[in-house]
Amino acid sequence: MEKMLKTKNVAYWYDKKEHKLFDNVNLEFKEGKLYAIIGSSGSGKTTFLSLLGGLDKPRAGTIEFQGVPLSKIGLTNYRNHDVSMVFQSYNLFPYMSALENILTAMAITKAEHVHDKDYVFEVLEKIGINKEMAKKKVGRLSGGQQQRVAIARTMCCDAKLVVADEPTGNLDEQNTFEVLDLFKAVAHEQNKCVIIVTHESMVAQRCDQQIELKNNEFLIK
Ligand SMILES: Nc1ncnc2c1ncn2[C@@H]1O[C@H](COP(=O)(O)OP(=O)(O)OP(=O)(O)O)[C@@H](O)[C@H]1O
Repeated sequence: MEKMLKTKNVAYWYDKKEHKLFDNVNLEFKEGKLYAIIGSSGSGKTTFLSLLGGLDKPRAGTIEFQGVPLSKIGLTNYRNHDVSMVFQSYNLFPYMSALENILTAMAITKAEHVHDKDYVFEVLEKIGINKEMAKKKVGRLSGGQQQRVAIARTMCCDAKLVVADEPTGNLDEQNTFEVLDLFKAVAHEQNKCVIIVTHESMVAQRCDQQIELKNNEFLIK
């Protein structure tokens, strides 16, 4: 398995340097693997994920994607091409259909299959969204269906890294397991690196590796 993402001596704090959320973080994330980041509320999981996703920069240290520092890739470039994000609140355009949401993301990120509607229908069909549903405004789909569309969006885009913040936080147990299976498929079948933040132990236990943020340190479990 190839290294995808590496943090080197990463530290972060919001207001005061004395109030570090984490310090000296040295972690490696590989392709083809599904990771869970766990930890108590307020420990800094979302903040750490936002650094991995290129939404913010570490206060100290560096993050490398495929051996290249994010500062060299450029955060906008990184966000547009290398990383794909999934959120608890789905972050889809509610007045667009699933198909339009995905085609738009593919156009922005210049995905290989850009404009290929049949390809998108095929991916959606595989994850339980038929053609008829794919043409409806996503705001009219259920939470579980919307999260499937958000995952299909990452499947149709070419980014090799997927980061997801509490992606099952709004779902019931059955949908949680189904969505988790989809993330597994993204990691194992598409050979992507998938990193999920979760506070649900039943989600974390089903990932390939758990990493706990505790007392400002990351522990590999
Ligand atoms: N923009 C901000 N400015 C200042 N402090 C912030 C900001 N965002 C988050 N924090 C603080 O940083 C700490 C970590 O927040 P973060 O959201 O990363 O934790 P978390 O582990 O994801 O929590 P939860 O599980 O409750 O979502 C919290 O104490 C939070 O109040």
